[in-house]
Amino acid sequence: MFSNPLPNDHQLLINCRVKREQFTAQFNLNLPAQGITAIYGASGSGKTSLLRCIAGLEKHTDNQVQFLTQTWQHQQVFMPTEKRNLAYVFQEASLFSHLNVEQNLHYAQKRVKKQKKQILNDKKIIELFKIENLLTQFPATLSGGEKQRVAIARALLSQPQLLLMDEPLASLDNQHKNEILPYLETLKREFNIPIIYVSHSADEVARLADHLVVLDKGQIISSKPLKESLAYLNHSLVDDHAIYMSAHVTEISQTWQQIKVAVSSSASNVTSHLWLSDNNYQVGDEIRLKIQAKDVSISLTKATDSSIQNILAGVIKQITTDKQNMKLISIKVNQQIFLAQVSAKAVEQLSLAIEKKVFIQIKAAALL
Ligand SMILES: Nc1ncnc2c1ncn2[C@@H]1O[C@H](COP(=O)(O)OP(=O)(O)OP(=O)(O)O)[C@@H](O)[C@H]1O
Repeated sequence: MFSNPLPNDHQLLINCRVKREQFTAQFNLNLPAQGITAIYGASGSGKTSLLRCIAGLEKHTDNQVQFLTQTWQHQQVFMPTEKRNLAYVFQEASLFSHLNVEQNLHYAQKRVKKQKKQILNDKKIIELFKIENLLTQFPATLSGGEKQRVAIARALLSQPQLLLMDEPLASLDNQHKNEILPYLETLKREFNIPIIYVSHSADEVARLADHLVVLDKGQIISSKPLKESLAYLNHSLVDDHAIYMSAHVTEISQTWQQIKVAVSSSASNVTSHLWLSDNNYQVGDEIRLKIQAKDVSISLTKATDSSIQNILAGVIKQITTDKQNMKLISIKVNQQIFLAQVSAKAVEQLSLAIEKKVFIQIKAAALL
């Protein structure tokens, strides 16, 4: 049974078991039915299986799924996928190759029953995804990014009450990824539609998500608001060692076109401050930051003649070796962990060791 059997207006309740020959998963989740919920985990951890549960493609008899006040699956009740009023966007934009963009979009609109309330404005969708100029083109003539924009617009035109996205950027190169990301942000901002977003990209998750579900080998490791669980992204699934953190803008320097941000750490009242180059923010804005280990260096004294502005005092908590034989040093600064990548030679020359007091110099921080 659900831990909370009462229907709630803001929930997607999932109690689902998946059993395959080589894989078993148990998902017990109570997710917000608003904003973007990211499902994050390594390949094979069960992300797609979880989406399949929500979509009604896993039919284990004990499974239960409830969206807002509607029971989609429980005991004798089984609402088929097409009745669940959800749209699915896959890694590869699955457009009909024999139809042009307009006909592809029209196909989604036709499928919406006449009596169904039109929640999302068709014209606005086409406008926001900038596809007016693509309407007469056939999928084969579109770039990967354009195809995916059309696929997302088509999903929205079916007037879903829930959008499932399975690695929608994974098949795109970095340039096209960066082209699509702002559209996903627009989607989040302009349409009040809950999105379940599968990804194994820490950058994408840190940039887009409001809530984060972390999976490992078919088990839920964590399900919390992103702000409280950003540290899960630090154990990056690729070799891009970085720390993700949330912060808010406390000061703006018009002269230097910089912002001063306070790094939040729920475990401490003491905050660390960083100066960053950007002038598109206002005091009080919440931001998310990524600091790559290769952009952090270590010194034993505080440099006063350095061009680097962000120098913080901390204590070494861990030293490990990465795949390139570089040393990864975890440094605690006011409860916030920073990561520095330095050579083994530097570790020896500076006698770096656990509990040693050091200064970190942050050369660059990316605003996500
Ligand atoms: N149709 C299937 N038949 C048998 N096993 C399957 C099937 N589909 C998936 N699996 C297995 O179930 C496990 C979970 O797969 P799933 O696709 O949910 O993982 P994932 O986290 O989405 O992975 P990826 O990031 O690689 O897409 C994997 O071990 C996979 O090999």
